[in-house]
Amino acid sequence: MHRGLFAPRTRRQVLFDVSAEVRAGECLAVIGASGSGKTTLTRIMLGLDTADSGEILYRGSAVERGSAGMRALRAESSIVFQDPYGSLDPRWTVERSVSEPLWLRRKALGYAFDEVAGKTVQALARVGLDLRMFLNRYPCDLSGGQAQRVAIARAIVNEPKVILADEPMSAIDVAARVQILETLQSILAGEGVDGERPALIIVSHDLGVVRHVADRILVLNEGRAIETGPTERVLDAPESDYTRRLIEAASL
Ligand SMILES: Nc1ncnc2c1ncn2[C@@H]1O[C@H](COP(=O)(O)OP(=O)(O)OP(=O)(O)O)[C@@H](O)[C@H]1O
Repeated sequence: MHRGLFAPRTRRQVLFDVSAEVRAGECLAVIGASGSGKTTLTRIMLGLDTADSGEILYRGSAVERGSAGMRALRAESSIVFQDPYGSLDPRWTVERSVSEPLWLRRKALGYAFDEVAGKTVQALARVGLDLRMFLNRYPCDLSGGQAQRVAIARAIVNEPKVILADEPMSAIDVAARVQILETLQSILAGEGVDGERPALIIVSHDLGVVRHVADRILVLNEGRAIETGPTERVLDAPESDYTRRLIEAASL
């Protein structure tokens, strides 16, 4: 997806010539110690931050300010954040939170009112939430796991082609993590726009989660790509000492 990226936001370089790509229907996990540049890299990949140099390509088009590639990526991508309560407006019901991305694009996409309602219900069903119980609840009436599933429903309601999940489970209790994991797996398996499965980029410290959901892993250390490869190869036979230490630390 992009090549030779350098850091945004500060004068201190935080990424050094990192290349990464993710394909439709695939899950790429970005792992590395705290501060290694995972969030910075993935935000650049989604066009949310700008790199000082390098190139981002989305479906072959350059993602630059004001470009068609940037517009397409913005319209066709979404994010799931670590803190579900922080990403849901506490004054809004579940129905309003999940349907809002549809209302924002209703005219552009030509949705009728009942289509918005139908897609909202569909998104909630895809994350396994019982509509009758949840449509009219507020975030404060939800458990952490339920709130994260609502946030995921909101992220998938427009059938994005690229989803970034940045530590989607670290604020969720262990019991509810399985549900979130299953939700992410079903999103990857399900068909999105034009029958094409979405690409998922996940940032996670939890290598158990990574093993279950990711097809490939990119390991970052101090802004450098240490290694990249299929999930099982990287986790079971890491090439670098850094990755080996990361795996050992995760299993403590
Ligand atoms: N807004 C900012 N201003 C200054 N420095 C920043 C900013 N955001 C990130 N950094 C720095 O960039 C580096 C990479 O940060 P980043 O958040 O991408 O790492 P990370 O691997 O996602 O870390 P974590 O796992 O702790 O979330 C860090 O050294 C961080 O201090």
